[in-house]
Amino acid sequence: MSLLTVNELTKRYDDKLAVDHINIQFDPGKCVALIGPNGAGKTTTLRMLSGLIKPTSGKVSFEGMGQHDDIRRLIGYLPQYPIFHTWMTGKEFLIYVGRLAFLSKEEATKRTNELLKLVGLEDAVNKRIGKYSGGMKQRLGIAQAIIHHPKILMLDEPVASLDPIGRRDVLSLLETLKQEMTILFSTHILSDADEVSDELLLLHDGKIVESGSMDDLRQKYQTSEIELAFQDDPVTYQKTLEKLPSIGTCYLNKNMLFVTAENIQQARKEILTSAAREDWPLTSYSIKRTSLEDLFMKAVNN
Ligand SMILES: Nc1ncnc2c1ncn2[C@@H]1O[C@H](COP(=O)(O)OP(=O)(O)OP(=O)(O)O)[C@@H](O)[C@H]1O
Repeated sequence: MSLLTVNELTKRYDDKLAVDHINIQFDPGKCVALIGPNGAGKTTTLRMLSGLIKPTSGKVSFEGMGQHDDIRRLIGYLPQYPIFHTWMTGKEFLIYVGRLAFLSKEEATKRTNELLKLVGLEDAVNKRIGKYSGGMKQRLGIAQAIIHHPKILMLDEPVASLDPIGRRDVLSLLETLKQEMTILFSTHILSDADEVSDELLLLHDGKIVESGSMDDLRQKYQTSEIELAFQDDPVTYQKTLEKLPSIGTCYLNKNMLFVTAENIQQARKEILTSAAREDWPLTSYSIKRTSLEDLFMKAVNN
């Protein structure tokens, strides 16, 4: 049974179809990345899933929840631009949020201490939030989002505005949290999604154009090319390469030869065997794989 099921979810703003009949199932314990360029519909999707805005049509159902139950107790949400009371300390802020989530004073204090440790802010408990770095604020934001032990944590572009250190800290924190809860986060940075997520949902113009693990996507869209440079004229070797059984195409570009093949390992073997046997004056040999960005473009244009 899926933890969360989304059926034909749609949001229209006047004449703009921001989210267009999407269907998703989230299994417990997964970390899912919602990927898409600006305006793809990521924020709108997350806001509908977390109950912050109403869909135009379609349905979001949570395992074991009735139609009139308040789903917000199952969800922790970190918006793209979280707002903090910057004059509070991290500890004061979390206790305040805990009280808003109906925890008793003792529970809120206990949970705050646990969370400050979990998100690595124990040394900054008494520092005002206004003095926190971007990465510290984001980690505090994650702590406030999970103060009530939600089953699903949803984060909107959690690392987009961070410097490399802040980004690293937040991605490592997500790695830790995914042991305990289901995570859905949006991003337009494919390498971040690749790093921490188990599954990807590719959103484009409000539609899910592809889904699966990064390995699934690589298998489906990634192609490899072997790039060869020679001391002398590469055309001399092109004919031999074209005759090798596993080579698909072989073309010349900027005085280098580019070879495509379905089975790149076999092609490599055949090329290097010919090169050794015929003593080719090879100056470089490398395998180039489709970048993550190209992979996304291929999926979108599929
Ligand atoms: N309140 C609104 N009123 C009208 N149009 C909106 C509203 N919110 C979003 N949109 C439009 O809906 C589309 C999807 O927006 P959304 O913010 O969900 O995309 P996104 O993928 O989160 O983009 P970004 O990465 O830029 O935040 C965009 O074309 C946006 O202009």
